Amino acid sequence: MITIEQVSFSYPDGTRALHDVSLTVLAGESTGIVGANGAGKSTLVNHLNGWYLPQTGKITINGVELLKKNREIIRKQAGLVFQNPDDQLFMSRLYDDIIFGPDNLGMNKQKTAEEAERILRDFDLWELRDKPPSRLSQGQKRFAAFAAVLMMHPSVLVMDEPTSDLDPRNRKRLISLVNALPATRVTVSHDLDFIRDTCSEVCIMSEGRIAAKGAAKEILRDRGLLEANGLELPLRLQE
Ligand SMILES: Nc1ncnc2c1ncn2[C@@H]1O[C@H](COP(=O)(O)OP(=O)(O)OP(=O)(O)O)[C@@H](O)[C@H]1O
Repeated sequence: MITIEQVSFSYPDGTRALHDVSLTVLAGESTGIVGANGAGKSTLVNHLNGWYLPQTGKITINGVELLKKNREIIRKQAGLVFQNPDDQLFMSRLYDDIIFGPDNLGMNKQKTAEEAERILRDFDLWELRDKPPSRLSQGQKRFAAFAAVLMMHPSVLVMDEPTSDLDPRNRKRLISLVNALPATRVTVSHDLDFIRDTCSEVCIMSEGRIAAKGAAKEILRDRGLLEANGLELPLRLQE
């Protein structure tokens, strides 16, 4: 379970990206965060694995408060798939990026190798395992970043724009994969059809604030509310 209570955040250049944001995501629930460019979505979710710490307010993940001293505990529970996969893949060989997390935690090498092979095959990346991540296509990088996070079995999975660069077949594959995960999920996306297919709750952000939150099936069919926040109905509801 995730609780965000009255969190505000400004960047060093003075940009106030979050104003008094409060949100609760119950265990096992999947929440989509939507909003126009610059609304503060990435800034908010980049807090959830301790990448940023709240400047005011409080965040807890499974009861552990997000404080500098708890960062490592939080990172074992909450996996963040960044908006830009290049922020996440840093080894010279894809396979080493995939096993980096479990190896770092001293997990059983044989088990890690078996799981790495299964996950890489799931994402059609097995044949590419010896390539440097920098030489993968954008869609392959996105799947690689996703695979690296799944290797850690996070109980909380945070995804920032997971469908960017994916072709329709891989987008569908991601929907099935995500829906089969037992994790509590928070997904940022401009792809409202993806949010509709994978989230039960939705929160709309606007100018660093929460503008609305509620059941996905209600929020995502409210044309007036979406348009007031720079969004459109999901494509499948536009016909
Ligand atoms: N490193 C940074 N330094 C200064 N300002 C930043 C930084 N990163 C983001 N911002 C600003 O913070 C605000 C929120 O940005 P954020 O990336 O969280 O928005 P977003 O909703 O994720 O947008 P998008 O949909 O375009 O990805 C914006 O005004 C942005 O210009």
